[in-house]
Amino acid sequence: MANMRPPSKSTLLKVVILGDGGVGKSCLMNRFVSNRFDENSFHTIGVEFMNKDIEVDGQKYTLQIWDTAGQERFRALRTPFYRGSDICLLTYAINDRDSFKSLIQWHEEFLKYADVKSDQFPFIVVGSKNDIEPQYRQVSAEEVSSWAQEYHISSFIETSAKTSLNVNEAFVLAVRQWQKLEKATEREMRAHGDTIDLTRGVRLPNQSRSCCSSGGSGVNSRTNSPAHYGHSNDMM
Ligand SMILES: Nc1nc2c(ncn2[C@@H]2O[C@H](COP(=O)(O)OP(=O)(O)OP(=O)(O)O)[C@@H](O)[C@H]2O)c(=O)[nH]1
Repeated sequence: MANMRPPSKSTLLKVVILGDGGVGKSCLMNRFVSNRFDENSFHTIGVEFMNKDIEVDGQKYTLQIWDTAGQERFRALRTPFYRGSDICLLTYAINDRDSFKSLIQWHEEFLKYADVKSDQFPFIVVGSKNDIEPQYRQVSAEEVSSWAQEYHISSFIETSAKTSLNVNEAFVLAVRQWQKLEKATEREMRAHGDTIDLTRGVRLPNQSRSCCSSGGSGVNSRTNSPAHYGHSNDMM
């Protein structure tokens, strides 16, 4: 379990960014990882990922960020990558009402292909392009907050990859949301007596000697899927 690790060890979290084509997913990832912004960013084909090390509340994390293609024609190319995710950013652009309406489909698509339960998974709603002039805004923060509440999503933030506003904060918020759910899962396991204390000997029936064994690593703690690794970029 992540918070039982020694503080010096980094926890790998797979973060998937979803949302309609053009809402700014690639720009969000590139601003966060490389502190760059591209006015002429091209559509993503399939998926791309980048790693970034961050520290949240004294704990080190390697975020493996998966930027997916939002265009419908790439659906079959992106959905196989949802499994094993730890966090999902549902992204819309505040000047594009249709992209907000699409969040329902993105939420459903993720739940289906990642095979996770809605109320037990850290979703973050991200409203991108917060730098646009107020007259071009098509979605109010209040409206999104109530939509998120309806879908039991407690984290919502508006960002701008162009100005950097709230970009780091969005990923920190995501990690905190993950921590919260992880702690709840841990408490539940304790309550059900599912935790094995590996520091103590385990006496099995018909066994006169006690023995210990330790679990393997390199798997996703939430879904037990294999972890993937990519190149690292720590320019923040
Ligand atoms: N004003 C403004 N424009 C942005 C921002 N983020 C992205 N854009 C612009 O929006 C366009 C699309 O950005 P992308 O990051 O490629 O969008 P995407 O969601 O990755 O698109 P797909 O790869 O097709 O799914 C580009 O022209 C960006 O320059 C932002 O924060 N503010």
